[in-house]
Amino acid sequence: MTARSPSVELCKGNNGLGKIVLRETRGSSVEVYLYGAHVTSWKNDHGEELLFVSNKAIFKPPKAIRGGIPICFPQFAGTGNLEQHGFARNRLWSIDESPPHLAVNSSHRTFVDLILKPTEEDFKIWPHSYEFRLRVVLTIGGDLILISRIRNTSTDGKPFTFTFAYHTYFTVSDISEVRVEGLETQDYLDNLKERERFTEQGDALTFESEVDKIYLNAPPKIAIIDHEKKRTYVLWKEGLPDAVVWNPWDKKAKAIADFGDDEYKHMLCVEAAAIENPITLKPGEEWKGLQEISAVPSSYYSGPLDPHKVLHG
Ligand SMILES: O=P(O)(O)OC[C@H]1O[C@H](O)[C@H](O)[C@@H](O)[C@@H]1O
Repeated sequence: MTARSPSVELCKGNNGLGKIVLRETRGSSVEVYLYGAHVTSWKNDHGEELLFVSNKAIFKPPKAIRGGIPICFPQFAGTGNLEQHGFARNRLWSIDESPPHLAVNSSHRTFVDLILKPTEEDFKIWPHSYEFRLRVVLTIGGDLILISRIRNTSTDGKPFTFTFAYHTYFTVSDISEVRVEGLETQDYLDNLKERERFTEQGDALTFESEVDKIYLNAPPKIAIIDHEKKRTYVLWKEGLPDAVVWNPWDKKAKAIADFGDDEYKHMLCVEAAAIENPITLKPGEEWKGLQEISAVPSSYYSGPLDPHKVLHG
């Protein structure tokens, strides 16, 4: 096997849109579009794709790319005056050549820094001065880390408030074989029931119909276990108290133009988010929100011990 060196390359993606490809020595890779600072691919050492992107995804402004990891900012979903999920996912970001210092681990050597600042047009719909910096890191072990730093740069003394989500589409072999651990007994708002508040039952989540829930103050670690593939995704979050779980199922899937009718079977969105308590930044203040995802063979998952599994395998 030839030894590869880690690399960061700017190239052209679909429809000529700028795309950055990160590659690590053991073979893993990540692709991120400047359009939306949107991660569209995350592959493990064997070249297997771990994120879902729809076959019908449109890589053309102003539509956000369907799949991967759209960034919802400054508004999650339709809860404010802005367009659904805010505008960060359909703006053209730039490469940040001189990002402010960020403490890094030595395994974080392959990364790119992107930046979004408001244009005059943006200012008309959201009149706030900010710098949104996103670092996309591919670790030596193949983990994908997203670190957002959002700063209020206004000079008029005005604070601003936002909600946020890393709208992560994981690829799964069969949604009916998937289990999510870490959200049992948590409170959630059900988007399918006008955001009424409920408490999740005690078992790991499984899927047999449409799901659109915002788990409040969810634990920092959530596991998505794909039994058929014998793969576990582990999501770790910091600065992002909530977690959204979404699968449109068959009826909603048919209503989404850039999503295949049967594709709901092969994806699940689990999203580190800050929704229930919006974040407020005064001028000069900065907020940081991190999501790290890794994919491991299911037998390696070292989550909290489940007594049932210990006893019954
Ligand atoms: O179609 P989009 O605007 O990308 O939104 C897709 C989905 O995102 C989130 O998960 C929301 O909770 C859902 O209500 C929404 O349908």
